[in-house]
Amino acid sequence: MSRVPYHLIEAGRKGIQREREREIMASPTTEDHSPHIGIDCINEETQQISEKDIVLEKGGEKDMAPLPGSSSIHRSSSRPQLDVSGAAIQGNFEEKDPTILLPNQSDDISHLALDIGGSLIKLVYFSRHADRQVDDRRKRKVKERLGVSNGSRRSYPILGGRLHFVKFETSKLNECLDFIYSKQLHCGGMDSRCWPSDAPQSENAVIKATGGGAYKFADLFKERLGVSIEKEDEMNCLVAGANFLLKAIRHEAFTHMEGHKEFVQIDHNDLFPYLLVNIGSGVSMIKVDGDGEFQRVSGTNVGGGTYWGLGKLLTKCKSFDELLELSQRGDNSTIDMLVGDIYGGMDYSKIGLSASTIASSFGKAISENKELEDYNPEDISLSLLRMISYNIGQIAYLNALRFGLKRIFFGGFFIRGHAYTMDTISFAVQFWSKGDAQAMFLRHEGFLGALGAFMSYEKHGLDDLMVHQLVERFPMGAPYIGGNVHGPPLGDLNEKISWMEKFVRKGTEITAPVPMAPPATTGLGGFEVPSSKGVLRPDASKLNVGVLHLVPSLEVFPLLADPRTYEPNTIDLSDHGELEYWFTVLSEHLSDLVDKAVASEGGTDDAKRRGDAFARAFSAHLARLMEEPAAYGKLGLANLLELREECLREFHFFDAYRTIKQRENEASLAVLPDLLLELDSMTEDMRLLALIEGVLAANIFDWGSRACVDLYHKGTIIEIYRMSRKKMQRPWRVDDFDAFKERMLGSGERKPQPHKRALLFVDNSGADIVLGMLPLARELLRRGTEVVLVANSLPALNDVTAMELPDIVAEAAKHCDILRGAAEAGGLLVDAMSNIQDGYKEDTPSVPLMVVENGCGSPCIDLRQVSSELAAAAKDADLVILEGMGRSLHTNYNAKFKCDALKLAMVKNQRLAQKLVKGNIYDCVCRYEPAS
Ligand SMILES: CC(C)(COP(=O)(O)O)[C@@H](O)C(=O)NCCC(=O)O
Ligand SMILES: [Mn+2]
Repeated sequence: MSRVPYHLIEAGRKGIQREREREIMASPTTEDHSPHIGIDCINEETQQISEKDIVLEKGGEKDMAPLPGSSSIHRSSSRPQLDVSGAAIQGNFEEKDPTILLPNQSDDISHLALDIGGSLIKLVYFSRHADRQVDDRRKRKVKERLGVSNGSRRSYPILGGRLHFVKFETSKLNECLDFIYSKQLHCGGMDSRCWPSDAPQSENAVIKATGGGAYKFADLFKERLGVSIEKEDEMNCLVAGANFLLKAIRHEAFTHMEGHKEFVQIDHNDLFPYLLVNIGSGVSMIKVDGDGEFQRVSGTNVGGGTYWGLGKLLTKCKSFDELLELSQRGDNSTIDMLVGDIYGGMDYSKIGLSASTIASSFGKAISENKELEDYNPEDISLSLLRMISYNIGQIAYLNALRFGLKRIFFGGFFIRGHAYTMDTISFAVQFWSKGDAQAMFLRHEGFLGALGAFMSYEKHGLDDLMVHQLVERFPMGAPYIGGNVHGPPLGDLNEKISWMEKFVRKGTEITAPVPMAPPATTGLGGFEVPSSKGVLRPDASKLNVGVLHLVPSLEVFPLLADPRTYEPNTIDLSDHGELEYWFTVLSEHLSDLVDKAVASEGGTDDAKRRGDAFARAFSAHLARLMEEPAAYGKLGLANLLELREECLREFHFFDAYRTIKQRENEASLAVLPDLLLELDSMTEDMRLLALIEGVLAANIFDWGSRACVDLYHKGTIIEIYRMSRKKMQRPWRVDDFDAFKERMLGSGERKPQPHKRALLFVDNSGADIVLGMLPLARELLRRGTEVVLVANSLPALNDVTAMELPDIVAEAAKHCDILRGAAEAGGLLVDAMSNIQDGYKEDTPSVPLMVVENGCGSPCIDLRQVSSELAAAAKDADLVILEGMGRSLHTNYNAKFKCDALKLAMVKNQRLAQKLVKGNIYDCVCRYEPAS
């Protein structure tokens, strides 16, 4: 059973009572008498393939919530509860809010909030998975030495876990109840309105909910799930949800103009005031001045419900999405009266109206002798969509003007990520404000209310979460059809594989990459045709959001010169050519990777099945991103590479390159003693050069590079290493070695102070770490610099991990007293370290060699989200060395640090070499930048 660290809950329960009852000022406008205040009551019948099938797939009665009448649910036995037996404080008792290990805790603790609208039910739920953190000797030592505390954790616990976003049609409420029941989500909500406690569930179990359905269906929830609905005010929730998203999610808000999506970096200190426009069936416009400070200033009864209602009557469409789909093929000029119709085809340029501007929506119908049947449903739908979107955009702008607001955020499920709707609204805002105000959209557009309801649970600490503590992931196990990912992830491995196989059996192909439609331009005054045609997907109500992983221990790397302007990715994949290239590279790698992954799991039938499912799921995501690069937020190369690793883990391939790594480690360790002897025979100057050459040469062992993998067939590891070293002539393509040498060794009489502490971000296993980075570390140690090896927390390709490093260091230390002394001082070697070959024992304590994990499992690194260990180690560091293509070229090539920084890599890709350094494959980069 895995051990689950758990943080004191008690402190959290005793917080100050949160002020939640807020005044909503009624708008003085007549529109406000509308009962439709931004609530989803679009009576649509969209197909919710995902959720429906998840529940049905499971089939068995155990997953179904009891029907009315079948009184009690087996609440006490199957409910996840905290098992506090054997609980013990982990680590230092003096520490504030120490971690508590619950060795017998196995179940997830879940938490749920709902927004029950007229057409859709939105669920936000939290799951805290058993945190498989190992508290090994290395970690304990690092904690001791570096004083790693609870980082930025507050005085009450923020639990690590995941936030999931799911929606159901309100008409399928039973499926929603079954879903809640099958996941036991209702059992997390306890009677104290607080974060789930360890108290046994009472009859007063409560789920927070907002929206009209919270009133309408309260009895049904009580009857079917035995829980009470605690109603939360809808406006409160919308604002709380929007504020949380805008503060905590990095790429939440974006602009959408003429088919072009651009993420907007929101300065948290400059967020307020803004106008929040929530478009449900009706529309609410809320002026937001701060957390809990808002006023509903206006609204309109012409909203999503109007589009759907009128659309249904006029076109006989069966669902909202079908109506939206129709609009894609429409031409509204057949039914709208345009300026040109009135002015004989001319612009009315004096007042800035082009001939194509809509003068009167549906106006043509009055002068034509046509019946409803004579119009194309497509044209009607488009005309309606434009009428309503423009109108909302215009009213929103007028309200922004009224209150002097520059920023307008649009949310609500009316938008559905539909490009044309967003373009139309943006156009209206831009047109009327003459470019002064900007329309922005939210990725979690439909979940504002549900999130707000979730936030209203007291003291779970989530409202204080910061951007760097949230990691968004797009689970590869999500059911997908035709290459499109639908709905929430499937937790169970077998379920995931079945999904994949089911669609393969049905002959459903993974979609081939679809090039994006080139953005069309807009004439003055209006679009001729939808500029974003072709972007609408069959399932327009798709979820464009992933699961939010809450990792409270993540921190911003303290040595970044300016975290606000830091951008990890060097290559911008919003350039379509670039995306296409990397898409092809990753696709071509896939079969080889699957072979490795399957072999790493013994090549069994089960492994083959998983390998196949992995390949299909990953390809589907790639295809999706090709079609819509910003679908998962801002996309950089690092995200693509990480996606691949996450996808492997999703299908339980935890270390595909394990055997390769072991083999290369052994081969390299065997030649290490000779290398060390050779280095020790050199002068200081020569040795430093040889060491840097060694790092660059050994970086050739990269199983993520196609060219390199081809090379490995041509010789043994050591032969390739020697060949690579021989080719190391200076000047390298980027060559700051002389500047680095001067900082290290000085010039003439001047002998500089050694660095106090160096952080070495290491890359690959085998020669790279053993013959490259360890000898460099040894040199730094010899010169009196403390060395911290920073390695991956989880495997990625053939990268060495923090878990593997102590053994490698121990092996190397058998041949080297500097390494041995330092490793002992850093707590890396167990006292009983055996087999010391030269019998050397130093009396004076050495400078320490330590290992910390970086907090990620990718070949690249985003320094805005690193482990607390690494953040602590960085405090006294004055030198950062980043090694390898992933960490120093794909990411961080342009990163600026507060301390000296050295970036070392061999460029193992021709295109990158050309693009980044105007060079060729196998060129080397040695970029040194003194503290800025
Ligand atoms: C995945 C990698 C970043 C790993 O490189 P490393 O950091 O190990 O030097 C690199 O191998 C890569 O960019 N590969 C894809 C390109 C190719 O096959 O050429
Ligand atoms: Mn690597």
